[in-house]
Amino acid sequence: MVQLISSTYGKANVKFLKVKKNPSNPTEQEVLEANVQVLLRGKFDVAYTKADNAPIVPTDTVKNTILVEAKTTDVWPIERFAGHLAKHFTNKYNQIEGIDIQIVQSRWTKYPLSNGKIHAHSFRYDGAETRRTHLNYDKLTKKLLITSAIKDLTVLKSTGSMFYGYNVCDYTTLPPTRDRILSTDVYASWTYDPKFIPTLDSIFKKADEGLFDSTYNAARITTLERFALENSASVQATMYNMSQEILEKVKEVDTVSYELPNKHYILFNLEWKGIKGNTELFYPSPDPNGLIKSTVGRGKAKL
Ligand SMILES: O=c1[nH]c(=O)c2[nH]c(=O)[nH]c2[nH]1
Repeated sequence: MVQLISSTYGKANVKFLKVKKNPSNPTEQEVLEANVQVLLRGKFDVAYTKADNAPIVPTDTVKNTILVEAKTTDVWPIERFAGHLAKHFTNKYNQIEGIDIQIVQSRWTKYPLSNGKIHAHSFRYDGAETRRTHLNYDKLTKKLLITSAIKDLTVLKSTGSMFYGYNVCDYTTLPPTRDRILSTDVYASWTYDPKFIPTLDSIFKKADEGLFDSTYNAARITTLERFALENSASVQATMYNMSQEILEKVKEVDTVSYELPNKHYILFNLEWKGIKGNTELFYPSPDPNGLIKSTVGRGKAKL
């Protein structure tokens, strides 16, 4: 005797690029390139256990829906579009009881020409860095959780980073340092407190008020500025400080998480060549890398 314990299905890697034209100046444009994943859950057990496809909304229909809705509704910011898709799928189909949506947005950035003016419809691909959102909604309990993120924001500082005072034992070879290179691919994510976004409709209101864009900007600027300005005691201490600053800046954020690989750059030993005290020439050591993760939330008020 076996039983289906859990299931979910949908379409992944549904990609589109949408152009937004300024109505009073149609060559002034914005673009949004997205990769969308929509996974459905609900009354689908018979499809797995009885080979009965009757309840299945085909994943092809899921793909068509994402594309049609991307054309016919506002996709800025991605949190609004995730909310719109969640509402569409859970309202239209009785058998759908919950939905999990992830949207990854590429960075296309307008750039200045030699006259100093930003061009109206030319964009530079800003590398691997992405803006993301992850929405999970349960129709039965009405539970809604939105987590947004920045991923693969690669940074390096050539001084202003230390690491000393750590546990030393008979397995330790690492020398302590008060000046090292620090480099990482930032994956920062933040959950919104459901108190401020309790329903799918409240997403649209918060999007209109600019909450999702301003939080994304606050998280990105805080990450970049803390990274630059702080004489880092460790990756751990710096990521905690970044998290704390984001929580202080945005009351609607409940928790902030970072996942930071420590991408080591190691000094070449050139003493064999008679060059002593090299502090300028490093080699990147792709593996192994440190990997440091944390989640920071708001402390409970003392009674
Ligand atoms: O910032 C750091 N944190 C560590 O935990 C660690 N471990 C290590 O070898 N180097 C570093 N650097």
